[in-house]
Amino acid sequence: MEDTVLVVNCGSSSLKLALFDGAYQKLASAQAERLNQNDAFARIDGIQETVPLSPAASHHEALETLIRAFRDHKLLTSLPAAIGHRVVHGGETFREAVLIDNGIISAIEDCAGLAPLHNPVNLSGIRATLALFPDVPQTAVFDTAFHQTLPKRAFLYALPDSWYRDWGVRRYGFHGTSHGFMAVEAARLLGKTPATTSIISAHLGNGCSITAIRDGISMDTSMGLTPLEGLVMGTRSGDVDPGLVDFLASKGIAAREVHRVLNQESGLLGLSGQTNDMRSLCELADHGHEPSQTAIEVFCFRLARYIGAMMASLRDLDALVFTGGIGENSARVRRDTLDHLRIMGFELSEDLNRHHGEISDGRIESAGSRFPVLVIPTNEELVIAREASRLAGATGQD
Ligand SMILES: Nc1ncnc2c1ncn2[C@@H]1O[C@H](COP(=O)(O)OP(=O)(O)O)[C@@H](O)[C@H]1O
Ligand SMILES: CC(=O)OP(=O)(O)O
Ligand SMILES: [Mg+2]
Repeated sequence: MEDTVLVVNCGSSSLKLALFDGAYQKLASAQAERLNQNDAFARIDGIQETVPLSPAASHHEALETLIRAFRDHKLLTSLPAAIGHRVVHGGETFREAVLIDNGIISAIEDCAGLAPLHNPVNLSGIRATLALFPDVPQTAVFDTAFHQTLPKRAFLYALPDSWYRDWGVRRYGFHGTSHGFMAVEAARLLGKTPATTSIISAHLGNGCSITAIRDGISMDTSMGLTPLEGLVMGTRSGDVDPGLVDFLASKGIAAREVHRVLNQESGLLGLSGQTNDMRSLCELADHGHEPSQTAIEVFCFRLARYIGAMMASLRDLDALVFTGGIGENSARVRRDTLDHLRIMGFELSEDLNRHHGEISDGRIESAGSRFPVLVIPTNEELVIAREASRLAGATGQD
């Protein structure tokens, strides 16, 4: 097992690991969830029993435990040739992936104030693998990098200019690894090249964002200074009136608490009062649970508005692309969203929308639709693996 690449994706309360061979075939993957909570657990895909973690296990502990479990199950039998980390916020410092050294670690620390939920856990993943594999080259791949091409009109807020100049208050955008992958994959599916392909890419997972990509370049995106702005998400509100903070202060709720609720108790979870999981919400709605139905409606309507807004950044549109757990799997969300956009000429084939995996190459629009509509599985881990191995010069295959 030579030239393997290990990919580490530390989320705010989760950790995902993937191991690829030199031809970028996935050899193994694993997840730890509910980290730093009393019911933390981990599992390796394809293996029945869970991997035991101590209660309130940290990212560091989960990573060590999963690497040990990979070794015990003979999934990792030699040192990886390269390690790639997802890092959420690279500020204006990082326009592309970089090999990690001490200087890079302090630059990522400098960006942590902009992403307090994400960068510190990304760094703990980096520190854990540096301790476990001190001689293996490690690469940081930034969610923000793909969006560093945003024009000023898209990245500036209408705020005092000094807030941008002194503190970096601007829109950065996230999920860039996934949106960039969509630009390449959509072009391939359409028989074009990325540099001449313009798409709207809707990444709908636990976090959700949408990006206008003109001729392969990110021109506008829904997330902002932090991954809270824009679409309705699993537990995040997306756009709200900033006047909310002062209004709630008058009710005795501190800004920090508002921030916590907007990030952790809002979105689909807040609206439904039940769950942040779209699949469960659809089942609840099917059984007549009205708040769940409402949550789906607000989610789809906000998404439709943003698809319309993204048109302003494009000269033409080669395809609208759905990806992420919801985008790839929920025919209902795709249908309900595009029902709002008939005026723009989007029209789905009911059959293709429901059965695209079996009967089409990912195209789900009807014959009369003005624009192609695609469903493309995202693969952030694969992109990170390729970048890590390219920068490490490990496989020489990219
Ligand atoms: N068949 C399905 N129908 C509706 N939603 C689904 C389906 N499968 C997965 N999802 C939803 O996808 C979301 C998770 O997306 P995913 O991209 O896996 O998340 P993450 O951002 O954590 O990687 C959850 O809301 C989940 O319910
Ligand atoms: C940036 C972001 O929202 O990431 P995730 O979807 O992993 O929460
Ligand atoms: Mg995801």
